[in-house]
Amino acid sequence: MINKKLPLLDIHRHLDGNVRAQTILDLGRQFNIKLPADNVADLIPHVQVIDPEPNLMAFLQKLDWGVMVLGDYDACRRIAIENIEDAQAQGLDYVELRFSPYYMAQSQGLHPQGVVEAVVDGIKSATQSSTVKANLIGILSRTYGTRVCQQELDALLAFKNDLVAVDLAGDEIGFPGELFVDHFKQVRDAYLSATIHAGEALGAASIWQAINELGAERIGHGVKAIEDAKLMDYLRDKRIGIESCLTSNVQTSTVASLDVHPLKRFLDHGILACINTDDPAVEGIEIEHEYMVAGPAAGLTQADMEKAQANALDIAYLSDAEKQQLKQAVAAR
Ligand SMILES: O=c1[nH]cnc2c1ncn2[C@@H]1O[C@H](CO)[C@@H](O)[C@H]1O
Ligand SMILES: [Zn+2]
Repeated sequence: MINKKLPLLDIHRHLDGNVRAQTILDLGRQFNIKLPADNVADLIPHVQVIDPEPNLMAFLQKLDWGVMVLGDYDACRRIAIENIEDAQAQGLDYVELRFSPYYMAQSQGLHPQGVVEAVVDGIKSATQSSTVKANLIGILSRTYGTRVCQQELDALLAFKNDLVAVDLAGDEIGFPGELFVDHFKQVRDAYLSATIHAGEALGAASIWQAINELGAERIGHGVKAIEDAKLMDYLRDKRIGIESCLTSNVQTSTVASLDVHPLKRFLDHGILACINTDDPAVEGIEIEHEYMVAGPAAGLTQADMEKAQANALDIAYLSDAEKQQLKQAVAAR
């Protein structure tokens, strides 16, 4: 269960993996984009994972309709705003929303920098009338290769003051972290943090690479860390957080089932691991489901889940003062 006395955070949540089915229909109509269905019920199987997919790349295809309908910058702004509305409806106190401007731009020929501007603007205006606090993480979609990722990085760095970190997501096997060393040097030179999707489709070596060569001080998924005892100690000792996403890991077939998910063992080992959604609309889940259903199914006790909730605040990209404020706001409610 969620402990309402502690701040509720989701710090691994893809804004562009969380487009409402109704919004996909609306935007499809607005921009005359032919969709595979004309009502929500029939669209769901195309935009949501129903049964586990055979692998990560099959899972990621389910995100495609959500960006295919982004016909102009206002559409990007709209999905950013709706992400804040959804977070508020879920009782989240703080979210780190991540997005890939090239992925959002490519299908309708938008400019990645315009997409960043629209998302930043949408988040700023939506948080003004909301109790949810939000920060943005820029994503380099590795699936498009190093050159596109450089363009994507340029677009993100033009708005670096509106971001807290940069992430590397997409096809971990086809485009391993070794290809992106120069990109993440630029990220560090811009004084931005790095969180990297690693150890999801590849093994523990990919997590070491993310830490040692890309400067990751948080890891997305990191499931395969469990295979390397030295890495487990290193993550704990260096306080490198793991952003776990339970349901996502089943739906991508990264783990066979929740009862073998390593999150419980991460927590027992003293690693700063936490519970997050990943792509809520695509997965057909929300943060509450992860605490109420997925957590217990992964063997987490109530104390484990409270630890995970506290860990999220610990590793969030917030200053100590901001963390304190968040705690006080929750205590006062
Ligand atoms: O679970 C995941 N693992 C790896 N990459 C992901 C996952 N979910 C989404 N994306 C990737 O993130 C970008 C959009 O934000 C896209 O590149 C999408 O493929
Ligand atoms: Zn992710």
